[in-house]
Amino acid sequence: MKVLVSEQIAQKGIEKLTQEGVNVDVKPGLPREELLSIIGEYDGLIVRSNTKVNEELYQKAAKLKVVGRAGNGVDNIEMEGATKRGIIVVNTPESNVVSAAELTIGLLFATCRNIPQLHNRLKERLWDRSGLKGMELQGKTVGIVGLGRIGSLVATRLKSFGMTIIAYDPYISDTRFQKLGVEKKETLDELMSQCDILTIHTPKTEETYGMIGKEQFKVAKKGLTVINCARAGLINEAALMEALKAKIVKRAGIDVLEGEPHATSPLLEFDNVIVTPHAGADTVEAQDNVGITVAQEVVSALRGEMVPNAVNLPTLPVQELDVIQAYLRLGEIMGKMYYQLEKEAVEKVEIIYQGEVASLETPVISLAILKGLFEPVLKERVNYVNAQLIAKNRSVKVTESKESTADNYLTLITLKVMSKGKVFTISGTTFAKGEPRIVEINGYEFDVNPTPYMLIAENIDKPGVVGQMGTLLGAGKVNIATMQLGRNFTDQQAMMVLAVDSEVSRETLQFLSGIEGILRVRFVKI
Ligand SMILES: NC(=O)c1ccc[n+]([C@@H]2O[C@H](COP(=O)([O-])OP(=O)(O)OC[C@H]3O[C@@H](n4cnc5c(N)ncnc54)[C@H](O)[C@@H]3O)[C@@H](O)[C@H]2O)c1
Ligand SMILES: O=C(O)CC[C@@H](O)C(=O)O
Repeated sequence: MKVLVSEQIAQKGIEKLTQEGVNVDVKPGLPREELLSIIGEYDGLIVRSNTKVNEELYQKAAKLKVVGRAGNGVDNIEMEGATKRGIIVVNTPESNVVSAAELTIGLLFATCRNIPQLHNRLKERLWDRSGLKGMELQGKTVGIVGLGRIGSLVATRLKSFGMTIIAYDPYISDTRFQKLGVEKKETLDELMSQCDILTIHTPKTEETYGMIGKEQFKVAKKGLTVINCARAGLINEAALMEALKAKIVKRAGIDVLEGEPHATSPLLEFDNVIVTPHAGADTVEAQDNVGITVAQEVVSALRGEMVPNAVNLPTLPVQELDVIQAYLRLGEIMGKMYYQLEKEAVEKVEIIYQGEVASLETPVISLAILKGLFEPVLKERVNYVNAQLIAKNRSVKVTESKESTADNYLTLITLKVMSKGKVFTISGTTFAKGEPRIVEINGYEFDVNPTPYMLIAENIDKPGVVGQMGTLLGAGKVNIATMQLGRNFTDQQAMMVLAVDSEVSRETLQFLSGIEGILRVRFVKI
């Protein structure tokens, strides 16, 4: 596993990668051309907010399997290009939120009390407070746009200063507003017209980019204080400068600049604008958290394990991870068996979740099933990220259904694969400690603990067939570990599932197929 770290992350993160056996190259500040010329060697890339991970880079990154964003916002990473190539994008959304919220409040204090300006005067040996009278926070109204992780941390902290907190976030429930003691505003204009201090905490998306512009400043209270510790461009910089000149905005605290990193923004010309170089997450604590978390996630992704913070995958609650891992393994095994047993192109996949499993995040288990299904036949990389897209591109219809109980089992997954009018079914459950069990294939019932090498044979249910299988496998030097038999008394047929200790040669398979009474025999590798 070879990973390139293209921006500075905490040493603890690098150590974690090395301990996990990763070959790490740390090259912060690498010129773009050099990055593009070497990225082809790497399985993983770890970035912060400066490296643009885009089509240009993907085209040169033939081996890339994971992009780790050491931080929260992923607006520097083109998601579509990653997803279509099966590249997992992971981030560390929780690791630096406290630091970002604290810098927001720091900027708020610094702007409202002119701390940097007063400091600079004294450093110039001037005892002079003139023209720099501050504003108390108590009794003022702060307007928060985006009441997510950071927005709500800012809200709860500012309440202790005796401020009224109002917020605009149409995607947050009324209950959450009530819980936080924040007054909900139905429109942005309503919020703009009521707040003394505006702070924005939305992600940068097509919808939010430029959401605070000329029109919003028109309805703002005169003398507004503006804080942006989220992303450049959420507040249109040109409109902000106009509003500063028109004294609609009295002061601003800005951590993020359009076109960053650079130190040439026209905003730097304003004495009443305090700027920091995207330092929201720059604390020892946040960087240690971020570094260790991203390292762990990148390693997990490279090992093909499920990663809780994968951005281009369904979200997976960390609390469910242990339980769901067992189902992911089961689902992948079930999927993998189809093309090794049947040779028909898949037209439709039906997945039925019954019992306990139905209450979990099943979409991710469905991805594991699809991953397993396509892996044996596709040369291209199949993983959790692109499995659904591959199904879509191959016109495979996927449906999922849930039932709260399962006959005879506490928890059961059934996969039905439809092809040319035929239906293949396989069902599985998990036992104590999450052990996977295959309990049904095409109507034959078993209790099979899936092993790396298995022989699955259908035969006429008559004496002698099983014995001959054993003899021929012995002759082929294949040791049988366990054997299970599923019987269909109506058709006088049976299915044998043998766990074997090694691969079975084509020759031995041909001998087995020739046994009288054997209808079909397949070697399955898990
Ligand atoms: N300055 C820094 O160093 C730093 C550090 C960490 C995070 N960030 C940035 O802070 C921002 C917030 O991060 P977070 O972890 O709180 O994100 P989050 O996803 O937890 O919260 C974002 C909130 O914005 C809301 N939202 C989305 N679109 C909206 C719209 N059109 N109008 C109003 N609300 C909208 C969402 O509903 C959500 O509640 C992100 O832009 C992130 O990149 C900056
Ligand atoms: O310090 C960084 O890398 C950026 C931090 C922050 O903007 C984030 O999105 O996590």
